[in-house]
Order: sequence, then C-alpha cells, then structure tokens
Amino acid sequence: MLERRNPIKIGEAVRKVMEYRQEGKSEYVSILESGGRYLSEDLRATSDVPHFDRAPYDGYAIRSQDTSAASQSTPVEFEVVDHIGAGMLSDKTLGPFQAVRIMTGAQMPKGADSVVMLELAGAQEQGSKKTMTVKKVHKKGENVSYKGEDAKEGQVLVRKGTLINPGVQAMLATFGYAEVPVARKPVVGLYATGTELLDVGEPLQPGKIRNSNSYMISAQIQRAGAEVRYFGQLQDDFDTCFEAVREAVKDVDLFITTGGVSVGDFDYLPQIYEKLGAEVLFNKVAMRPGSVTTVAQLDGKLMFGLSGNPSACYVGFELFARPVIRTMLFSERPHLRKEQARLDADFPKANPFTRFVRSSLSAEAGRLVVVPSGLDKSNIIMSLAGANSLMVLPGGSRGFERGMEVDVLLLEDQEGSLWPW
Ligand SMILES: Nc1nc2c(c(=O)[nH]1)N[C@H]1C(S)=C(S)[C@@H](COP(=O)(O)OP(=O)(O)OC[C@H]3O[C@@H](n4cnc5c(N)ncnc54)[C@H](O)[C@@H]3O)O[C@H]1N2
Ligand code: MOO
Ligand SMILES: [Mg+2]
Repeated sequence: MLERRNPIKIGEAVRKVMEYRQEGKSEYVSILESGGRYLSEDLRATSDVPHFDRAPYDGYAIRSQDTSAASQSTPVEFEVVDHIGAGMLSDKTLGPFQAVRIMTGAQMPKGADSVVMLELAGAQEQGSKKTMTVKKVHKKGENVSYKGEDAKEGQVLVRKGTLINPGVQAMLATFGYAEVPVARKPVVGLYATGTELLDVGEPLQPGKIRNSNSYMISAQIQRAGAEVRYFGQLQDDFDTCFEAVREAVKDVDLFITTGGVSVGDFDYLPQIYEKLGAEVLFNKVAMRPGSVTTVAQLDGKLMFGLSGNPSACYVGFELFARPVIRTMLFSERPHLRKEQARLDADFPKANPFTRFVRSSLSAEAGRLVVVPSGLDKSNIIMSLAGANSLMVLPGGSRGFERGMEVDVLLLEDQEGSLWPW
C-alpha cells in the first residue's frame, strides 16, 4: 500500500536536522592557502599595530613646541641632525630646534612629537650644516601615526567562522600567522540516482537526461565551504544502490543523495534507510519545492535524501544541509541570511505550503527589490542560474502582488542568520 506521509513545518524540520549537527574541527594551513577558508579561532592582535610611533609622511620629525612662534613672516629654523628612512632607527634624542629628516614608515626619533611635511619645509645646506625652516605652528601629535592606532594587542579583530578574504589575510600576515587555524572542510559524500541519467559528456538519448544535479550540488557544497566526495551516479536498482550507499556513508562527514526519495516504484531511498537501520527524521516538509526532502541519521551521521527534481534538490540543500556545514565551519549564524524586499512582479500562484521561489534580488534607489528568476516549478533548471536569493512566500489560499513586502533568503552572502524562521 502506498505510504502516507505527514508534512512537518519547515522550522521543525530544520530543528530536527540541527540536533545532529557536529562540531567543527580545526587544522592549520599556510597563510598562502588560507584564502576562502573559515577561521576556527577568534583572531586576536598579537601586538599593537603599529608597534612603534612612526612618520606617516616624508618630512622632518620635530618637537612641536619649537614651532609655537612660526608664521609666514617669521619662519623658525631647525638644525637637521639625522636622516632616516623606513626600517632605519635614529639614535638621536631631539633637543630644542633640532629635526631629523624622516621618511614615511620610519620610527619617530626620541623627543619628536610631530612631522613637518617635505612640501612645507624649506631646506638649506651650508657646508656640512643642514637646516630647514617651518612657517606654520605644528601641534603635538600632528602627522604622527601612533603605536596601537590600528590595533591594540589582545584585541579580538575577527570572529571565528569568518571567511578569510584578502583583508583578513593582511591581518594574519601583520600578526605573524604563517600558519592559520582554519576549520577543516567537512567531507560531503554525494551520489546521484536515476536510470535516466547520462553524464555530462554523453550525447542525448531517448528518455534520458543529463545529470545536472551532481554538478549543481557539488557547487553548492563548495559554496557552503565544504569538500565534495563525488561517488558517481547509480541506476535505480535496489541492491546496487543499497551496497553503494552503505559503503559510501562510512567515509564521509555528511552524505547526500539526489533522486529516488518520493513514493515511486523506483524510489529506493526510503527502503535503503530502513535496511541500513537509519532513523528517518522526516520525509515530507510543508514547503515547495522540496516537499519530499528526507533526512535520516545513521549512528549520528546525517544522510540527506534530496529530491531528484533540480529546483527541489537545490532548495533542500540550502535549507537543511548548508546550516550543518556552516556549523562545522565554526559559524554562529549558519542559516541563510534573511532580509525583506519589495516584490516587483505579481505572483498569482497560491499554494498551501510555503514556497521558496528562486529569485533575483537587487538594490534599486536604496531599496531591495526581488523578482522570480524564472519559471517556478520544481523540475525547472533554468531559473537556478539567475537565482541569488530565495523568496519566501508563506502558504495560503491567495497569491502575491507586486509591491508587497516579502522575506528573502540570500544565497551568496557570508553573514548568515541565527535562525531564518
Ligand atoms: N505520486 C506522487 N508523485 C510524486 C510526488 C508525490 O508526492 N506523489 N512528489 C513529486 C515531487 S513534489 C517531487 S519533487 C518528485 C521527487 O522525486 P524523487 O526525489 O523521487 O526523484 P526522482 O523520481 O528520482 O526524479 C524526479 C525528477 O527529477 C529528475 N532527476 C533526477 N535526478 C536528476 C539529476 N541528477 N539531474 C537532473 N534531473 C534529475 C528525474 O529525471 C525526474 O524527472 O516526485 C514527484 N512525484
Ligand atoms: O519536492 Mo517537490 O519539489 O515539493 O515539488
Ligand atoms: Mg521519484
């Protein structure tokens, strides 16, 4: 007899999955390889930056008090007692009306508290005696880049779970992190199921289609920050699928299949979970697309049975697998970031289930505006390419109209949400 499935609420489904989330593990990689990885520890300043007072301009280091009488008509003369560039130190301590010619980045000499820019100093040379004149009052601290002005030792600068971008790399180098603590990438196993599937290099045949989900989910896994272990595609044959899944699941942190989770005669995932002794957390969610999304756990390891329908598969991954991956990457906000936007098209199709519409979100005159990125059916592929967000349209008997405020989940954002529902 055909099994009846009871749809559960989306929030409830996410909560059940997150009960089996695993903690992230840390590893060290060289700074050169750390770009695009996630920090596994808070990044603290290991020193003040800069760690000495320095000149921010090419000029002359002076004692500001010596310029108190300076003006256009009464230039003040200084004796130039030393000359240093960045990386050089002066052993002089400035006395009254003494200056050190100093270049950008060089440490301020003792006694100096201000820098006169080269353009504002008149330089003279008489034999071995060098002097310069100043026609403007300089305040204490004027043109000095102070110790600790950029960062103070011990300060937390970037939280764990942050994506390492070029700016974070600059920080890491500044603080001496030749080796960087990053989250180990969770390994996500992937099988596609379906006798109809051709691989990407194969010519079309009657009744068969190219396997697009494997490449789509692989890219989603990588976008989420994890590593894919792609096992290939399987024919809809119970024994073959069972053996393949049983073996594959052992070697990975999370396991994903696409296809074969519904109630069809060749949908074998439900029986595979049963024979493996896996606990099915849910097999129907009150959402469209992706209502057949099934998640099971085997000895605490999550198995995601994503739909074969491309858009359903895509949405199922983003809602349920992504937050588990992001948690393992030390994120405290592992869910898709939620924002509000103005709907810029009519969406008359009503549905009892909450709908996640693949959408294109943009900013117009300082406001977020969202439109569907193509046809909205779960077997549609073309709407996926232009989707940078999922519009969340709550279930009900009425459609939605242009101008309404709607929630959107951002697909390409790093900030995330604590909880999107
Ligand atoms: N009687 C019912 N039929 C269906 C129900 C239902 O509740 N009762 N649910 C429908 C919904 S909703 C969805 S979604 C699909 C889910 O099907 P499965 O997850 O079991 O997936 P398959 O049957 O294997 O394939 C569905 C569809 O997707 C194509 N597909 C599969 N794999 C790939 C791939 N790797 N790349 C591209 N396309 C793929 C496949 O050819 C089918 O067209 O079930 C409905 N039916
Ligand atoms: O899982 Mo199906 O895509 O709900 O439409
Ligand atoms: Mg099916």
